[in-house]
Amino acid sequence: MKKIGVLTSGGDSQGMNSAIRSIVRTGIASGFEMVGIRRGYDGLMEKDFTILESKDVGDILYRGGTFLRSARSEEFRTEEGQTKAVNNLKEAGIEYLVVIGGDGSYRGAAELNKQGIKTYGLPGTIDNDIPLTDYTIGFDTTLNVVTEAIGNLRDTMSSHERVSVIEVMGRDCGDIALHAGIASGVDAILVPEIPADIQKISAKLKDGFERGKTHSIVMVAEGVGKAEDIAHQINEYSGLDTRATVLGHIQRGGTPSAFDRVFTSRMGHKVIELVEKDIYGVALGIEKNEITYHSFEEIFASEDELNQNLYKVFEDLV
Ligand SMILES: Nc1ncnc2c1ncn2[C@@H]1O[C@H](COP(=O)(O)OP(=O)(O)O)[C@@H](O)[C@H]1O
Ligand SMILES: O=P(O)(O)OC[C@H]1O[C@](O)(COP(=O)(O)O)[C@@H](O)[C@@H]1O
Repeated sequence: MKKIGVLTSGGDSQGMNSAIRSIVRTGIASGFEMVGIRRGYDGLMEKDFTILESKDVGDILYRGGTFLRSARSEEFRTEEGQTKAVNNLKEAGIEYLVVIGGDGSYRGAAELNKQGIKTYGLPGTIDNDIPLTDYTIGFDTTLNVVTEAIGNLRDTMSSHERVSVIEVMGRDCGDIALHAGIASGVDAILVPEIPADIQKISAKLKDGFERGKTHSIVMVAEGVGKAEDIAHQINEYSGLDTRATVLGHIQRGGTPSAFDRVFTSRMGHKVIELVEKDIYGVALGIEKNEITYHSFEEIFASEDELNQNLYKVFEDLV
């Protein structure tokens, strides 16, 4: 029986469990033996392998995180680490490997592919920063978590007539800030892709309070800078009472949204179809509601750009 390995790597994201469940159950239904690899590339180097039966992926669909666990592995970045990983996979008879993770994880998968393991990438990151897919796994859930948290902040900010500066994840990508910012009706969105003028924003916020607003919310993607520093600058420029909140890892938790569950179930199904067709060295995505795939090289050669039209939508709303 041919063996397919599955691992989750990098920062976890809500929906990874749902993806694993779909890959495992579809794989078994198609006659493959499924092998779970724990703790990402670390587990690959330590032969932390476990056979997965259908029942082993029961009761995980609605859980955040990843039951296979995840890791960022320094050793795997080295040539020796990768050689060890390839040897371990070959020794275990694992011919195909599905890696659920972000850009770094894809780089690792592409290296393994070059060394004779047939690999597949699924876009597992809340940041939505993978090219050639409209959504990444967990992004939709994270938007809902952030939107709910902002609702709570708004209540207290309003009572105290304050400006709330909220830092969300996104080292290089402003997608969480932009989408959750629009969903929450915030007053300003600061993203790494677009330079911000804090003085101008402060003047606008002050003007809002003078017109009778009781609170304002400024959304900052972590790649722009620390919420605390930005809150301080706004206070200096405007004299308004400001508070900073860093949502942090709360954003990466919670039960996956229906969208993330359905989308990951579809991708899991598709990856087994690709294995059966012997198409490999590719990463999957969703484009215009179709599950698509592109070679790792094509993905690395593409840029993930901020949706400027959506930013314009926001600008016209404030
Ligand atoms: N250029 C690379 N070559 C090989 N492996 C890599 C490379 N970049 C990252 N990795 C591996 O992938 C893991 C996850 O990458 P990381 O960037 O931390 O998260 P993500 O996959 O979410 O972007 C790293 O810890 C490392 O083991
Ligand atoms: O859990 P950690 O290692 O603190 O990672 C935090 C990072 O995780 C992310 O949410 C996702 O990063 P990855 O795509 O690399 O997994 C980033 O926005 C954030 O900077």
